[in-house]
Order: sequence, then C-alpha cells, then structure tokens
Amino acid sequence: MSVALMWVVSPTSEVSNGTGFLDSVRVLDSFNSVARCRNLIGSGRPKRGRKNRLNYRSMNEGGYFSSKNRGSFSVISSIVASPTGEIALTSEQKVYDVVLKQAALVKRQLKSRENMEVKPDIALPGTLPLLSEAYDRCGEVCAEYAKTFYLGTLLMTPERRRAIWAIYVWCRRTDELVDGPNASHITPAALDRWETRLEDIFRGRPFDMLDAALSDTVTKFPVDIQPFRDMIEGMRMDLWKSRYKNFDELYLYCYYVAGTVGLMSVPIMGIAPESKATTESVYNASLALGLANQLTNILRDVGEDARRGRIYLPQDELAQAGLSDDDIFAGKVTDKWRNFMKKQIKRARKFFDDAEKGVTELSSASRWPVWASLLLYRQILDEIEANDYNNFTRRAYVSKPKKILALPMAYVKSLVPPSLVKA
Ligand SMILES: CC(C)=CCC/C(C)=C/CC/C(C)=C/CC/C(C)=C/[C@@H]1[C@@H](COP(=O)(O)OP(=O)(O)O)[C@]1(C)CC/C=C(\C)CC/C=C(\C)CCC=C(C)C
Ligand SMILES: [Mn+2]
Repeated sequence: MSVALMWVVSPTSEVSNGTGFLDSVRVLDSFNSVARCRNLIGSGRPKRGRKNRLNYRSMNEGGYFSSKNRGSFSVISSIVASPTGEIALTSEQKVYDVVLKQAALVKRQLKSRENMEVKPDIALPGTLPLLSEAYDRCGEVCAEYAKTFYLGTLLMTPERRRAIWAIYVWCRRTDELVDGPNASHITPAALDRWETRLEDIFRGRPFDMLDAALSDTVTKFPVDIQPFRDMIEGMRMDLWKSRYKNFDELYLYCYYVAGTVGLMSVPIMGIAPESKATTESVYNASLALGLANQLTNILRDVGEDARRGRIYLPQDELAQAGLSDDDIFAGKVTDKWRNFMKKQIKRARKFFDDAEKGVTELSSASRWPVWASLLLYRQILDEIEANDYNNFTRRAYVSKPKKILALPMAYVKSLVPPSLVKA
C-alpha cells in the first residue's frame, strides 16, 4: 500500500495533519507545528545512562584491513589494546563499518531497482495533494530554521529537494527533543518511542504529515534506517553524557549526531553516473562532512555549552594543554587556550578536506548546494580565528556578504567533473 494511502486511511487515526505530532507518543506536547518549531536552545537535560547499540564486527571478521578505501582513516593508529592484551575497536573503526554497510546496502538496493530514477508518486485519488502539502510543510520548516541551507536546496532537482527537506525535518525534530524547550522532560523511554515511530515511518505507517513525507522519501530513494537510529542514539548519549574523555569518545558522538546526516543524504544526492569513485569513498567523504560540521559547531559553541554545564572537548587534550574544566567555565582567552584551539581547528579542517574529495563525485545537480554548505560552514572556523579564539563570549558567524560570495565560489567548484579514474 502506498505511504500516502496509509497516511490517509490509517484505521487508528494515528496520523494527524502535523499538529500535536508528539502527543500520542507522550514525548512532549509543545513541538507541534511549523510555527512552534522555534526556541532551539533548551534547558538542562536529565542525566540518564544507556549503552550504545552500535553493532560492529570483530576485527577478525575482516572489513577494516581488507578495504582499500579507508580514505583518511588510519587503521594502525586506531587499534587500541586493553591492559589484558585484547584488541578493542576504536570509534573510527566502528563507524567505518557502518559506512561500509551503508555503501554495500545502497549498491544492492540500486541493483534491485531498475536505476536510481525517482519513482513516480502512486496516483491514488486524493492522496497526491496531501503528500505534496506534507513536503511543502517540510520545506517551510527548513526555510524557517536554516534559510541559507533552504536556498541551497532550491538548486537541487524538485524530487531531491523535497526528500532532503523531509530528512532535514526529521533530524531537526530529533535534535529538538533533547535541545528544545521541553528537553528537561525527555527521558530515554521517550527516545525509545521516537525510535518506534521511526520504524513505523520505514514500514509505511507514518504518524503525521511530516512523517508521511519521510515515509514517501524512503520508498523512493535507497535510504536505510541505520543512520536514523544512530542519530537517536546520539541524542540518548546527550541525555547522560556531558564530558568526553578523548577524541575517540567525541568522534562517536559526532558520528551519531552529524556523520549520520551525511549517510542519510548521499542516497538522495546521488553519485554521478560517470564517477569512477567507489561508493565507500563517497560515503566516507559524506561522513567526514558531517563530522567536520559538528566539530565546527562544537568549537563555535564552547561558551554556550559551558553555560549549560557541557564540555564537548577531549578532556585528555585539554589536560595536555594545561587546561581544566574550570578554565572553560572561567572563559578566559589565554595563550594556552589559543594553542589548544589552533589544534582543534586544524583537526576540523582536515575533515573538511576529506569531505571535499567526495563532493566532486556527487551527481551534478547536488554538487553546488553541498559545496555551498561546506564553504559556509568551514568559514566559521576562520571567524573563530578572527575573534582571536574568543568562543566563550563571542559567537563566530559568517557575514551576509561572505555568505553571498560563497555561492558563486561553490558554483565554480561544482563545475569540476567527477574523477574518471578509479579512486
Ligand atoms: C560526498 C559528500 C561530501 C556528500 C555530502 C553529504 C552531506 C549533504 C552531508 C551533510 C552534512 C551536514 C549538513 C551535517 C549536519 C551536522 C550538524 C550541524 C548536526 C547537528 C546536530 C546537533 O548539534 P547541536 O545540538 O550541537 O547543534 P545546534 O545548536 O542544535 O545546531 C544537529 C543539529 C543534528 C540535526 C541535523 C540537522 C537538522 C541538519 C540536517 C541536514 C540535512 C538533512 C541536509 C544536508 C544537506 C546539505 C545539502 C547540506
Ligand atoms: Mn541541537
């Protein structure tokens, strides 16, 4: 049965028109319309624990060593031996396993479909206008929250644009659960209900019209549920964790909340048919873009996060730099802080560099918006430098003229054709 039909005839009347959409899962009741999708900064969050559920193979089962396309990931340096001599996997390796699986899945799905052409809407009388309205509302939410990004999506083909809107809205709503005005009421159980609702979306049983748009998207594009599940896992982590021992821990968090967005987006953006790059390498680059964006977010928001008692910086690196939590809370820009920040910025830039290699391999219509978002986000790092590393009390932002200038630059970059040699 088509998604649209399910949505309209759902016998339990579970599906609403997009208002009150969290009521029935009893998550919270005020995040229920486009108009109310505001006030992103939330209050305190409860600290509750939950083990992460990322599945991964043991190294003996292969994968890491057999892959030729590890991109920037260094296998040797990421192996960690426990005191008992057992070899544990790093976050990088666990995440890379997800990347490989996603790439394999999309290849399999594409083979089983005739091609990546977008499937037409199933024309059931009366359902198409509703679906179209659902996508329009996703577009409105996107425009409301992320104007520049919304403008970027206008450069995509109409089918891809609306699919990206639907994914954007789901991500935004998920983040809002732990960061929005009702964040203090959110429990792991609420996130479990959100995950059940996600499964319903993938089963073609959406709960409201915004979900219906995503349900439709996942039937038309080879999108897998795993990155969506993992993003919810990241939000679970945010409920109980406010410190990161080292970069390995931070890496996993960044994958959950942002790297996943890259993995969700590639099946929509599409890889250029003439590209000789491997699917894995493109997925890897998309992961890198998500990680780069989140690391940048973290560096921009150090002061804001500290005021909420949160420090998303590797504790061991802070200690090596001679810095403590108290220094972060005091918010004084010292030479120690500047040196620490220089290293963090360098690392974030490295992820942007890794991402660049993949953008060129995307389908031609998707390259411009992705380049635009990459260039714009990366500039935030330049602004932190321009603020003399004061990210405690000054928010780094990219000015309008700089934003406008990024668009033709992105356009020129988007004209570079995909690699014609196997990468
Ligand atoms: C090969 C290649 C390079 C392909 C491109 C792949 C691609 C399009 C990657 C997109 C990467 C991207 C935009 C990641 C978003 C990262 C991000 C900022 C995550 C934020 C998480 C939580 O952060 P925090 O709470 O600290 O921050 P706030 O103060 O709340 O901002 C998120 C908020 C998670 C939710 C993410 C979104 C709402 C963004 C979703 C975006 C898309 C679905 C569209 C991506 C498409 C384009 C064209 C950029
Ligand atoms: Mn957030």
